[in-house]
Amino acid sequence: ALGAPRCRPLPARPLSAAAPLRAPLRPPGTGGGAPWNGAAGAGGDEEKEEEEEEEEDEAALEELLAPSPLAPGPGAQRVAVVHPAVKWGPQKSPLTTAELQIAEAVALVDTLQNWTVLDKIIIPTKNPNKKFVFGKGNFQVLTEKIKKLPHVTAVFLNVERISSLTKKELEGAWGVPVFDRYTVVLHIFRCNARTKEAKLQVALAEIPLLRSNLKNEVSQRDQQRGGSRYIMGSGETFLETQNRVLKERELKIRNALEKLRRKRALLRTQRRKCEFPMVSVMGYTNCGKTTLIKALTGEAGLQPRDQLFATLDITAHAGYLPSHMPVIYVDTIGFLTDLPHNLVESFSATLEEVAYSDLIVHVRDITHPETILQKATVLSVLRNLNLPSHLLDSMVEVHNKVDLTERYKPTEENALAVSALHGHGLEELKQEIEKKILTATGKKILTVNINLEGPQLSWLYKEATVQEVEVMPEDGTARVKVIISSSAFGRYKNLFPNSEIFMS
Ligand SMILES: Nc1nc2c(ncn2[C@@H]2O[C@H](COP(=O)(O)OP(=O)(O)OP(=O)(O)O)[C@@H](O)[C@H]2O)c(=O)[nH]1
Ligand SMILES: [Mg+2]
Repeated sequence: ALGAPRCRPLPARPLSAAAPLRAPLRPPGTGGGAPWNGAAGAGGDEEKEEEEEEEEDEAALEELLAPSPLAPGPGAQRVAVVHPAVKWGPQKSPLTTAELQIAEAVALVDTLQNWTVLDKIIIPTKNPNKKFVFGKGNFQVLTEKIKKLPHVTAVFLNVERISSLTKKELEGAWGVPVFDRYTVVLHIFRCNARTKEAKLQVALAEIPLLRSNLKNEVSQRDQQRGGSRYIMGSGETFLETQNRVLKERELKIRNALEKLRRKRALLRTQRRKCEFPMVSVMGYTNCGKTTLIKALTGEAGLQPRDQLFATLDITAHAGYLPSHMPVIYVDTIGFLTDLPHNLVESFSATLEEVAYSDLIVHVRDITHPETILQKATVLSVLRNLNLPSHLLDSMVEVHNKVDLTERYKPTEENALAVSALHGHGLEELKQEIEKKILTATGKKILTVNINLEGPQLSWLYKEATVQEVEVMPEDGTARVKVIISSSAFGRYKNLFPNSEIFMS
């Protein structure tokens, strides 16, 4: 018989505390049985108060989440993708080629509904980050090319950020809006943000853009009006007023995010009490994180998509390891090379959850031509998250999509080859996860012989996670399989020195 785990599972919410947790939580092998449907409500007045408070928050949020003035319209965009390629010198990226970089830029555009790529143009430059991205001659060639494109509606210049001044000049020369990587990625985030938290983070990431637009607008006004810069009677310049409005907005967003974060911290504490080990699944965008979690948990509701940044919210999903130990898999936002800093900053809050996990699984798409650069990107972001070092040391590396290559064998030690889509290699992966989880949490799996008349069984139910109870009717004893912490194990041995113990 399978002993029911002692703790109730997570409340039916993802870590972002908004969308539903879609896990069909049921121990494997129990057949029908009632689904574990989350913690019972606390009930009564508290709930009412909470509801009222939530309504108030809702109203404040609505204002912050009004449609953004920065969002490109919902209509079709016909985009010229321009990649300034550094041919030599210290700015040249050692790990990638211009072709692969422009391919990623094209993939970003393709992710957006109604956006199509008209042409991709690689133009040499010495340093794409200087004020005028291109040399004079190249710029002319480029302008002619763009102007010849039929019905082009926008240019995507594949650099991290362009200054608003450069943007204005380029737009003047080309007659269409010019987007940088920041704008395009932000727009993908905007389109994919489902929960309040993700939407707020997008709004926060928009602030620097609004600020630089503002500077531009002000310099334009000054030129037009020849200097009368004060708003009547206030003693405040237009720039000062607008800056203040922006600052207030930023503060409101940060406060709202903080509130959501506190809620999440509460969920985390509840989860800690239940001692469900937590596994964070991380990796480059589109490497198959969501697909892997779907395969590990059997959760049908998860939606992997062939899209960059399909997952923006961190969500939790319950699964079981080979010894029936329940674990929580955490799906996270994917990484991207040169992901603009501000964007990382606004989304890194969701990643703070990772610091509380017991294990990180790093998923890699080993069929991607840039899989090595992608790994470097992921590791460097992880290093910057200030995670506890044991998490980085114990990381499990998964080589995904092996179904697409023939007889794949990882060259890295400790890497596991899987196909999340076809379910290959998942048992080995679960075993590895279990091994590492036991080490990380200091838990052991043991079988103990107990006398059914004694207090051991109820003690174990209270202090450990009982996995299986096999009753021996002939002598009134039972073999009990438990997952137990080292400290609880020590106490058990002191309390019941004569109990027979088998290590698994
Ligand atoms: N052939 C193959 N395709 C896979 C495998 N795993 C995932 N994919 C595909 O890769 C694409 C991306 O999968 P997701 O699971 O959405 O990837 P993700 O890492 O969650 O992506 P983001 O949330 O956008 O960062 C989907 O089209 C999947 O079907 C695999 O093992 N083999
Ligand atoms: Mg995903």
